[in-house]
Amino acid sequence: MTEAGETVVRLEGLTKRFGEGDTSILALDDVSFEVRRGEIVALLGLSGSGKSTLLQHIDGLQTATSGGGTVLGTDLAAAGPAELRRLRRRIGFVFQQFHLVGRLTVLENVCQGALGSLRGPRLGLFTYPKAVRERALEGLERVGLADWAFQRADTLSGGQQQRVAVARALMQEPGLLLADEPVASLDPESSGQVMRLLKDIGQQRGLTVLCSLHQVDLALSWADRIVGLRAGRVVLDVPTHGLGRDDIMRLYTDLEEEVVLPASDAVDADAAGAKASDGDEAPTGVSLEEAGRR
Ligand SMILES: Nc1ncnc2c1ncn2[C@@H]1O[C@H](COP(=O)(O)OP(=O)(O)OP(=O)(O)O)[C@@H](O)[C@H]1O
Repeated sequence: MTEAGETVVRLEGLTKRFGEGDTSILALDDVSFEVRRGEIVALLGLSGSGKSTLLQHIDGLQTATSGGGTVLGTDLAAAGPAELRRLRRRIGFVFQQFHLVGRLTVLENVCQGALGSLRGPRLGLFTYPKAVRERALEGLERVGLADWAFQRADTLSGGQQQRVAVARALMQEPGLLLADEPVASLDPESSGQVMRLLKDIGQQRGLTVLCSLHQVDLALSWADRIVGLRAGRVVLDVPTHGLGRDDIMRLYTDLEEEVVLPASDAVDADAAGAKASDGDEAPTGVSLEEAGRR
């Protein structure tokens, strides 16, 4: 059982180089940061800055070139394939393209989220234990789609399919929820619904959520904290409280220097999610301008 304030992700000098020699790509360059239980973190950066690669490492899907860290207490560098599989069962992952099985019912898609904890394959909804089906239905109620349980998944809109994918991820009872551009292909209204859902569920369950996004305004209104990547390096790590759009836009334009505030001090994990949305107080610690000049 995790304790409030406990470190869920601790990355230390995580470096990933794809390929070798002149044509190799440094996708992650000495990435170090921590995420504590209950934090809602948005990962921002230009296309190709390393967001997906970083999420894949945290999920134990990629092997680092050097450095590493711990996720839910598992040492990424030391863990063997079986331990990494066990880790992945404790991490929910929501993708841009939903990855539902279109010809199956919505409910069966959600039940599939429990496959990691069941022995053997399942063919058909009624081959899942009743307790699993009931939990899946509760999950669908939670995301507002219980009425759609017996529809084919491919008859739902994109926003609805992503909410099903969230319900499926929750079937794992994850200790950490990762999302890679979960609203990139959705209209603004559906995007807002999905992000609100991720945040509400995170707050209700004290779940840690780390989500890559391209929408700066959404990240500002949604996250407790923003981690910004540029060419594989963390160049921004700030609580969102009091930040403006222009502060973040520097990540995409002129921000070369590292701007790292001690997020562990700035975000009280016990109060994660209790961020005031109406205050205009500047973030504690070093201002972006000061830090950028260092
Ligand atoms: N399997 C791979 N083999 C080779 N290069 C890769 C591989 N995966 C990612 N890269 C490279 O690593 C860099 C980081 O890619 P990544 O997909 O992590 O960026 P991103 O920030 O998620 O981009 P986007 O916002 O477009 O999804 C890019 O230069 C990409 O081309």
